Amino acid sequence: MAHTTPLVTALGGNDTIARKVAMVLSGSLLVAAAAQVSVPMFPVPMTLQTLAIMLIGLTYGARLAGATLVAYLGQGAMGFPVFAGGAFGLAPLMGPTAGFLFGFVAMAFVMGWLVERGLSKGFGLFAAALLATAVLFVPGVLWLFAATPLDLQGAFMAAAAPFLLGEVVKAAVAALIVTGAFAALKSRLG
Ligand SMILES: O=C(O)CCCC[C@@H]1SC[C@@H]2NC(=O)N[C@@H]21
Repeated sequence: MAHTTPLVTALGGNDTIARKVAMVLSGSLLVAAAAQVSVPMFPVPMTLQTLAIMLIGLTYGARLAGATLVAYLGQGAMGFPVFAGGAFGLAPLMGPTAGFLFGFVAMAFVMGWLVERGLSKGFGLFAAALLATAVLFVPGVLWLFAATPLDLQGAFMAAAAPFLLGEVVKAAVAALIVTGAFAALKSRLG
C-alpha cells in the first residue's frame, strides 16, 4: 500500500520538535478532558477517551499518535488526574481498566499506521478507526479476565459488550470530523 499523508502533515508548517511537542501535549490534554466525560459503570466506565484517540490517530500519523498516548499514560503515572473519573497514579495502570490504558497506545499507533497506508479518506477513515478500536478491546478484555475472577465471557460482557455500538458511532463521528477538516483545508488552499 502507498504511504499517504495524515492531516497534520497536510496542514504544512515546519516539522519542528516544538511543533511535535505541542501536538503531543494538546493531544494528551484532549484525551484527559475526554476521560472526564464519563458514565461511571463498574468495572469499566463509559467515556469519550476513544473518540479523542480516534481524532488523534486519524490525523497525527502513527508515531506521533503513539507518542501522544505514551505521554498521556506518563502524565497519569506522575499524578495528574487524567484517567477516567479523575483517577491518577500507578493504581489505574494496574487496575481493571489497565488493559484499555495500555491498549490506547496500540490503538492510536495502529490507526495512524492504517491512515498512512491509504485508509485516509471517507470510509477508509471510518474503517481505520474501527479496526484500531477492535485492537484496543483485545488487551481491554484479556486484562479484565486475568486481573479479576471473571471468566472470559464475563470479561467480554463487562468490558466489550456495553461499548461496541457506541464505538461504531464514535468512529463515524471521528471520520466525519476529519473528513470535514480535510475539506476545509482543501478549500482554504484552493
Ligand atoms: O480508566 C481509564 O481511564 C480507562 C477507561 C477505559 C474505558 C473503555 S475505553 C473502550 C470502552 N469504551 C468506553 O466508553 N469505555 C471503555
